[in-house]
Amino acid sequence: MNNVRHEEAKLSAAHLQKAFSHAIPETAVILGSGLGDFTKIVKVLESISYGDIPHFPQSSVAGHKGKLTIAEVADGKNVLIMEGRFHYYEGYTPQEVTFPIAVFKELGIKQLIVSNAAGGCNPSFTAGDIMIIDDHINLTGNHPLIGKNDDACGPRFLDQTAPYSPRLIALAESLATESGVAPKKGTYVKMTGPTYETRAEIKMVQSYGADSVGMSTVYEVIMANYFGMEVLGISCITNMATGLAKTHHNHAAVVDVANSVSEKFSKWVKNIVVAL
Ligand SMILES: O=P(O)(O)O[C@H]1O[C@H](CO)[C@@H](O)[C@H]1O
Ligand code: HPA
Repeated sequence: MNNVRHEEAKLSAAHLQKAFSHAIPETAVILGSGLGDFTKIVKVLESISYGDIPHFPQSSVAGHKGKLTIAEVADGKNVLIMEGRFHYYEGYTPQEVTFPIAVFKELGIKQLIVSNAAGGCNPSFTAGDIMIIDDHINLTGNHPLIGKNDDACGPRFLDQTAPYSPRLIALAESLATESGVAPKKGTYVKMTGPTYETRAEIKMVQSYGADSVGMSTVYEVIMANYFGMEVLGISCITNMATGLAKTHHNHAAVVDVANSVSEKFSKWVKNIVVAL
């Protein structure tokens, strides 16, 4: 089996190009759990439900709305927003999780901003912090590029020296203060979920150098790298990770904290998109 569902991605992209009345922007944003309020500070122009896009998976997680939206961030500057993502633990294969990225490639997306809710493993972090992802660890034992490689899509052996664009990181940092954020920077580790981690697992990933931990993002980033997109990654630290947290975890609390940082996160992301 091919690692990229290229023909289906082309069909989905062709459908979207016809269904949207606005031109598809060159920048896309994926909103993580509880970060959906980004659409409140931009001018939403039009949306299409995932259910109406051929071959698209469906969101099943609370805090993930399940639609693709074009919105205006400034005069003449639009952005494509994925309101909700797909996770490996939902039962999707890594190829299904990253199918939207293959569609983005067909739509001509050049820059991808990915966001997530994550646990903080770095003891200097606190819940409510925002972290620029500058590297990642894929601890899932699976990979979206497994399968027969189509050299026309991307290389068989993809370099991962800088999965997150140094240019976009510098841009995000330069706009932080005026946007009201003081971002940390660090390494995100992707576990499969759906369980939150044990204390021992967090000790292990800390020893690997993880600063934040979650159940998403990395497959999307690998696929975007494969297609040559520039990637910016942002974690909202919604809780300290297991063993560092004083309380037990639950998804409603994750979404609540993400909602509470959503305003400053959104302002920052908007400023970044405008500056691109
Ligand atoms: O990574 P996002 O989609 O933001 O969601 C995070 O929040 C959920 C757990 O509360 C998991 O899905 C985890 O990955
Ligand atoms: N672990 C994994 N995923 C998460 C967490 C966490 O502590 N918080 C939000 N998403």
